[in-house]
Amino acid sequence: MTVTNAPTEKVLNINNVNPLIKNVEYAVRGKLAIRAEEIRTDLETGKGHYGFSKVVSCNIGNPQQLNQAPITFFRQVASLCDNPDLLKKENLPLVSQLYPSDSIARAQTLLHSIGSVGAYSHSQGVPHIRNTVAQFIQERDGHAADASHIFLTQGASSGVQTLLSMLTQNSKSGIMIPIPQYPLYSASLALYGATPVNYYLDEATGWSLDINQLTESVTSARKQGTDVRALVIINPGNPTGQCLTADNVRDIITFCHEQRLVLLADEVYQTNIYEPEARPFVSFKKALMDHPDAEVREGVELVSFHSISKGMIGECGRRGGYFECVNLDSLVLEQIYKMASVSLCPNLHGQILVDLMCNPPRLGDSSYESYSGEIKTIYESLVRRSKKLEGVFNNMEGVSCQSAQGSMYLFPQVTLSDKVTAAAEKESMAPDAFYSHAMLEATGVCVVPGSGFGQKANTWHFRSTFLPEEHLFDQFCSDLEKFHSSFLEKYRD
Ligand SMILES: Cc1ncc(COP(=O)(O)O)c(CN[C@@H]2CONC2=O)c1O
Repeated sequence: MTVTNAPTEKVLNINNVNPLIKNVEYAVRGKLAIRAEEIRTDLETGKGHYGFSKVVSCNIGNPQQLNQAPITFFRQVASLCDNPDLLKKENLPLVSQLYPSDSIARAQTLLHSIGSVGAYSHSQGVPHIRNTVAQFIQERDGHAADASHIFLTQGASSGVQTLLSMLTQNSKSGIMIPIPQYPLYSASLALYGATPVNYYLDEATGWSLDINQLTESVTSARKQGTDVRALVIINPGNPTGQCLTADNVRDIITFCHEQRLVLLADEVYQTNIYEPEARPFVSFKKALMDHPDAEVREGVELVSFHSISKGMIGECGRRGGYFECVNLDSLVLEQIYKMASVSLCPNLHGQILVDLMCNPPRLGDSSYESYSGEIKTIYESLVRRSKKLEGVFNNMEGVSCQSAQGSMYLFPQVTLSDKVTAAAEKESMAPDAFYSHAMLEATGVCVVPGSGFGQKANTWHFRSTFLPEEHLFDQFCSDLEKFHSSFLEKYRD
C-alpha cells in the first residue's frame, strides 16, 4: 500500500524539517540583511522610493564587497594556477611581460604540488600547503607545528563546525562561548543540539575577559548538570574588537587546564591589530608552548583557527582557512580526518590563498615592495576608518562605543527610549533591531542589531563594520549622524 500525503501538503514541510535547523539563527545575514537585499534589488530595478541611491552592507566583514582591492600578487599567482597553459615554455616570454618572476615561480611550485586545481586534493589539504602553514606558525610563534595536525578548511567556519560537532556527545555537552559572540557559534551549537554556556565580556573595561567570570560560568553550568567540555575564545573579538593581553592568554590556558576544557581559539583577525604596541596579538599556540608548567604545555588540548577572509586580504569568497590541533588524542584526529574525507577536500582556490597568506613575498622578492605597500595602505586606512567611526558614534547622543583594538567592527551601545521599546514591541522586534531597521530604511546602511550577538540584559547595541570606502566615509558617517538625530527626536520620551 503506498502512503501519500494530502496533495496540498509537501512531503518536506516546516512542520517536519529537522527541528534543530529551525532553532538556528544567524543574525549577520538575518532579516535585516534580507531586507537590505530587497532594497538593493529595488534600487537596481528602479522600484520603490528611497532617500538614498545604494545599500551599504556594514553587516558583514566582506571587504571586497565594498571595493577593497585584492592583493595583486595573490591574484597573479591564483590566475596562473587556474590557467597553467600560461606557464608553458612557449608562452613564458609574453607572460613574463605581465607577471613578475616570483608570481610565476610560486605558481609553478604550487602546481607541482597540486597537479591541477580541478582535482580533489588530500582531504586535509595539499601537504605542501600544510607545510607552508606549519612554517608560518613556527615563524610566528617560535615553536614547531606538525603539518599532519593541520587541516585546511572551507573558510574557518567549516573548521569551527567540525570541532563543535566533534565536541557534542549529547544535549548535555556544554561549550563556553563569549557574550557578545559571533553567531557562527550559537548557530552551530543549536544545529548540533549542544548547550551554549555563556560567559560575559565586560564592556566598561573595553570588552575585557575576566577569568573569574569564566570560573563562575563553568561552575554554575556544571552544577546544573551540563557537561562543559570546551571554551571558545575569539581573539581579536567579534563583534567587540578586543585584543587579549599576553597575561590574559596565559591565564586562560591555565584555566582550561584546571577546568579540563578543550580550548578553541578563533584567531581569524590576528593581523587586524590596531593598537600593536599596547595590544599586540599573542597566539594561544605560542602562549601554550611558552607556559611555565610542563603539565599544561603537554596537557591542554588546543585548536586554533585562521582564515583568508580577514586581515588585509579579505578573500572571503574563496573560502580558505585552516585549523591546527595541539595535544589532541590521535584517535580523535583520525575522526577529524574521517569527517574531512566525507567532504573530500577544501576547494583548491582557497587552499592556494592559504599558502599565499602564510608565505607572502619576502624582502628581496620582486613583488615584495608592491605587496608590502598594498598591505600597508589597506592597514592604515582600516585604522583611520575605525577611529573616525568610533569618534562619530561617541559623539552621538546616547551612544557609547569602545575602540576597536582589532577585527573589523565597532559595537556601540545605544540608549533607546521607552517609546522605541513600545514601537519595537508592536513590530515584535528587539529595540536595537527596530533601531537598525529604521537606519536601513532611512540611510541604506545595513548593520546587525546587538541582539544578534547576545548582550547584557537591558543593554542595546548594534554592530557595524568600518569598511565603506574611505572616499565615501564622510558621507557614510554624516548619514548615520542625521539618521540618529532624527530617530531620537521622533521617539523622544
Ligand atoms: C570570529 C570569526 N570566526 C570565523 C569566521 C568565519 O570566517 P570564514 O568562514 O570566512 O573563514 C568569521 C567571519 N566573520 C563574519 C562574516 O563577516 N562578518 C562576520 O561577522 C568570524 O568573524
